Amino acid sequence: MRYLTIALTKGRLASSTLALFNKIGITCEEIEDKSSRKLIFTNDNLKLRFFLAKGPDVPTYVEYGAADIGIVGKDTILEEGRSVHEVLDLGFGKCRMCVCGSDKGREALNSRELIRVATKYPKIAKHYFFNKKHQTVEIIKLNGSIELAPIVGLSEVIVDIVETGSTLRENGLGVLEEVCDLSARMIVNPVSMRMENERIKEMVNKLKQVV
Ligand SMILES: Nc1ncnc2c1ncn2[C@@H]1O[C@H](COP(=O)(O)OP(=O)(O)OP(=O)(O)O)[C@@H](O)[C@H]1O
Ligand SMILES: O=P(O)(O)OC[C@H]1O[C@H](OP(=O)(O)OP(=O)(O)O)[C@H](O)[C@@H]1O
Repeated sequence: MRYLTIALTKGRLASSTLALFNKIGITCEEIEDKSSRKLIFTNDNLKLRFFLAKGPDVPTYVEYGAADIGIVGKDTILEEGRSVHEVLDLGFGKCRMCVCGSDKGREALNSRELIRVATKYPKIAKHYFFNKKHQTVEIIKLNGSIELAPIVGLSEVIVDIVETGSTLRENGLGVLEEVCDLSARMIVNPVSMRMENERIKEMVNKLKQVV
């Protein structure tokens, strides 16, 4: 039996992902050792390999088959647009993709003038404004602290993740429109899905019982 490789997202989703795998008896203790610089971990009994990667890289590993399975946020799946099968909503990492801004931002958004939209998610923002709303906007790509953009006048509104809403509140901003709901998902390489169907299906069925 060959090893199945699972790509996990570093950061916010990592601990919930490991907790979920633990619930179905898939453990990888070494990966939880934060002081280690090791990148890949194995569970020889279950013939599994795990590695942690930056979110946007997870669908890349899975599309190319370097990982059979990936755990990643829906936002990243939509933004990366890779050829992978999304097989399960894992029910954690819940948040929303929203258009946010101040009252002035709301006016600008509704005025239908050409507004600037700052975001870490240009593809999702383009799809929402151009394809769904048929509104032409200028998209400005940023890499973090997106809420700064309308405060310092870089853009009228932002498209960003909202979880508790406290980042918006503490910066005098609010949700103007909802783009979509998000959560962590399991993705599978299409070839692995066929070649390792039994093992992957068994894992999905076990996970379904605990999510
Ligand atoms: N409040 C939140 N902010 C951002 N992402 C969240 C939040 N809640 C859940 N998520 C989910 O967690 C995933 C990973 O978030 P994380 O913050 O670890 O990465 P990131 O901020 O995109 O990366 P980095 O910190 O390396 O820039 C997101 O893609 C999203 O699906
Ligand atoms: O609604 P909340 O609970 O406040 O969470 C949402 C905030 O968290 C994320 O930022 P993150 O901490 O990942 O920092 P970043 O903007 O630098 O990526 C996201 O981009 C929002 O800014």
